[in-house]
Amino acid sequence: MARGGAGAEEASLRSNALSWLACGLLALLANAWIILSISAKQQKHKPLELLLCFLAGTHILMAAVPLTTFAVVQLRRQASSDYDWNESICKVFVSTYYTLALATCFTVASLSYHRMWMVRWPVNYRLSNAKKQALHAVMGIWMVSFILSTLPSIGWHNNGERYYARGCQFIVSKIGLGFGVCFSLLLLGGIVMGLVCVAITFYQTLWARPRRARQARRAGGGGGARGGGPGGLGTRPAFEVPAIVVEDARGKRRSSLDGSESAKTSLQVTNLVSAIVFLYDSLTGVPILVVSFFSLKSDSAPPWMVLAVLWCSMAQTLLLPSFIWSCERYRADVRTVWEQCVAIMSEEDGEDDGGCDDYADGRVCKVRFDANGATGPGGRDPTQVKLLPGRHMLFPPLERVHYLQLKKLDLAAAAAHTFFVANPAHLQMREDMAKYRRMSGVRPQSFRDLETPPYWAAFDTGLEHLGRQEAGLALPWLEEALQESLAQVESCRAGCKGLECGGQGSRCGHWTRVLQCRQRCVGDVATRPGRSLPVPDFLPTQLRRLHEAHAQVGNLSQAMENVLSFLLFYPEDEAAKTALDRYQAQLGEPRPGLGPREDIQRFVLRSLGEKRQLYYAVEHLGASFKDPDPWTPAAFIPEALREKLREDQEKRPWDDEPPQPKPLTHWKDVLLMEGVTLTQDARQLNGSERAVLDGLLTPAECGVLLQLAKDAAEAGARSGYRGRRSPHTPHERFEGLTVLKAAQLARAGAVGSQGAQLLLEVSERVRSLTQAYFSPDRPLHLSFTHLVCRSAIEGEQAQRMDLSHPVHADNCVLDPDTGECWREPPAYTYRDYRWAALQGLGGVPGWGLTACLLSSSLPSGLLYLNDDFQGGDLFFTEPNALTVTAQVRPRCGRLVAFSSGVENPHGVWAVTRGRRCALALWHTWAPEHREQEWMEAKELLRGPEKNEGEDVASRDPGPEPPSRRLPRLQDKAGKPPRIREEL
Ligand SMILES: O=C(O)CCC(=O)C(=O)O
Ligand SMILES: [Fe+2]
Repeated sequence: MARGGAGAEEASLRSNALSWLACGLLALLANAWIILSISAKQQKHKPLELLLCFLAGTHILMAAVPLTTFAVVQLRRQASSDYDWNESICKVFVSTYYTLALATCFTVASLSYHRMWMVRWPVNYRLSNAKKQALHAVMGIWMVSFILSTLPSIGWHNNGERYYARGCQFIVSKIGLGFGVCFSLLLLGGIVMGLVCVAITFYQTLWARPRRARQARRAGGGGGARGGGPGGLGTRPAFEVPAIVVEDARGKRRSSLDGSESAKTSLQVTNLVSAIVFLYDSLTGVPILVVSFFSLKSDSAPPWMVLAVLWCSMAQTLLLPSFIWSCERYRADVRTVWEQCVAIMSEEDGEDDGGCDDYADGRVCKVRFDANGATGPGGRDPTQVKLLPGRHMLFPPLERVHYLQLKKLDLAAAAAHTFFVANPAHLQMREDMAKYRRMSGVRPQSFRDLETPPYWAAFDTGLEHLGRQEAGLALPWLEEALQESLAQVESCRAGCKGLECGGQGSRCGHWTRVLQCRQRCVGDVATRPGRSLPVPDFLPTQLRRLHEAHAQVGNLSQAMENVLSFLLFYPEDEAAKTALDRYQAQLGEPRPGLGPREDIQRFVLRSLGEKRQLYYAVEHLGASFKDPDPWTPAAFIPEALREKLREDQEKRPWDDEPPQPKPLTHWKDVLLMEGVTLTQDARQLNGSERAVLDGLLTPAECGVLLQLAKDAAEAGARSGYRGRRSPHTPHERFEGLTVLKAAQLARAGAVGSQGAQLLLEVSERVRSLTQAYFSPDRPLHLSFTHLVCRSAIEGEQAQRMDLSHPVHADNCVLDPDTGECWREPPAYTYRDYRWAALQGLGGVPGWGLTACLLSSSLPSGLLYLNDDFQGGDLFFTEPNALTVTAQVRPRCGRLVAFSSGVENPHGVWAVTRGRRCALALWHTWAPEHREQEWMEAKELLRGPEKNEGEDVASRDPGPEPPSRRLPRLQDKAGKPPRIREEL
């Protein structure tokens, strides 16, 4: 704009300056707000959010530097006729303006490119570390834009008269033909690329994907014969891809991406990106391109061009925030944004999110796929959701990520532990916790359960001390646990008052409901967070423990007080009576005033009063009452109800095992009975506490279990639970099935109930055998049962170097460097190290068994179902995790049982072809920790609603308690029900 040229337009240019300043300030604030909103709303910036933030940042710079410079210069020129552009100000203006104009254009293009990529090739997108690529793209964009835009300023180009020689003539034709052409071509390229990508994205979202989904439905629907499929296909995630976590060899998380995107989110984001592209094209890209073209053509730059270009840029910076704001996903309120600001101020940088290939020193990097896979309303198995309450399923992992980002490792570990306790089958969490353990800054105490109410924590700590024979230390904890449990019961009972008077409307009906509610309180308090069944006999158990602890420290009168309290629940308990007699004899004189605890006396009396009323209502008023307590005296129960109640109580899962374990069969008897052969003992396996036993399953039984795994995987595929890549290796697919899940699927008709029942039965078979072999005088309980199939992914096996399952110990965290194995989380049965000792407590006959053997490890069992695959042998190593000491080839019915400590590190060679299925079983000595899911599954399978046509259940009853004989499934050919194949 030559000074003095085109007077009127020049004046209008100046009169616009004030508006530019005002708009510039507004744009600056709006864009800054948007960046904060995005950061506050998104736990973690994904590539798209990163690009949006960069775009807003570019706009801030545009408003703050070139536009403001231009407006200020114009205003100063207005104020003083002596003032004019000078060379350096003009150069700064031109280079920043063009750098930012090009950066905006490229960022918009890359935004649309990323969206297209994500929609068109979602899995590839997740695997490609798109965030890193977005960062690289932004860096490249800035570099190219900056270099191109500063070249004219350093004199690379001289088109006769320099653009800053008279005023500051920044329209491309005045800068130079070469620059003008380059700039216009780049702009054009950016515009075209943006439009093409948006077109492909829309095509994919609105046309191609729905069509593919329709085809898939048609192909898989098959007339709905299998039924039970999840409804609401419309809510299925738009992309079902597994969540992917990338870690380096030391377990440091390098990046993680959530897998799926719901259809709603997907459409929202696509709309936003295309709106941004169109906004940019119509307001900036195309107008500037047109102006540049005409200015080049006519080799002139009248002030209207300047006006047009500057206003276009200003409008763009102003409108982008409003577009982003209109997208619910990124709209945050003032409070959230403020909190984000505070977090940014107070915290250091977030987690390092670079990719693995930053490692020049050859450290390996591992890509892991979340075993839970896709999230989203339609993507999760409904039975799973039912099983795991929302808070367990969702919050701890999210919190964990949040804490990780804030570098609050202690809390992150606690959140992970909380989640793991509630979801012990979650393999990713199991692994994550192993990583946490190795991180500096995470202490063993960090692994605490954030959801455990204090009385559970006190109870657990008390038991832990008891287990270490520290009765004195245990006492305050156990006492606190009991008092707190009683207080919880009280507060629960108080809540029953407010029950609504509905239903029958009569006062009596209402009172019955209040009483029923009060009676349920003990059960509620006795239910651990995340569990659905209460710990049976919670209060009597606590009294027993207290009594044991007092007895150990020689506190006879208090021991007696607690025995007497226990006897209020079970007046006929022989062991308690014996203990009482003994204490009385030891104390000599009968002590006046020595009786049961007052709190327990009050509790029992009140409870009995309520029971009496409730049973009266049941008998005479037709009310219903399911007595939660096994200790209710028979005299309280109307005769007519006794038989039924007895049956009901027999049905209770915890009554499936006899309360006083009978002397257990020696393993040799078990072998004879079951037709099982000991194929290799510890000596033959070059180690200690290892054994290979054959003949646990008939081929027919293996077939049923394999079918179960297959059906479950298929059923899961329909409801979002399908074979994911293994948590241990990206070259295998992994399907895991717990007993409860199998039972739920069987109930839903998705798998045969025969398979689910057999799974229960077989796990029990393994338990009794393992107990007989490793623990003949100490009852062993199942703590976790998992049917796991690993399938080689075709085309990914060549030159494969990794293992199917890395070397590990089941019940402690192996440190190959020192050969030590830490008995700490996240080993599945870690609790047993705390509880192992409890079996030997008390010294009261019948109340405890043998001396505590803290040093011994619980046995694990692996029961194999097939051998028609390549690779996949189990191997044992030295504690160094390197020297292989024994190797076992899986086959149908083969059980490998071994103690789970440092003496038995083991792993699985890569499965390079086919599918390998096995039942993995972990055990516990603590009845409190026996697998509740197992009992729930048994209940479920026993439930009244049997599927039609499933008469197998009646032929093949559910698993029996360990002492009873188990029926074996026959081969079709009617062969004897056992196999005795040699190795
Ligand atoms: O499947 C196998 O052979 C071993 C599995 C195993 O060691 C485990 O799950 O802990
Ligand atoms: Fe294992």
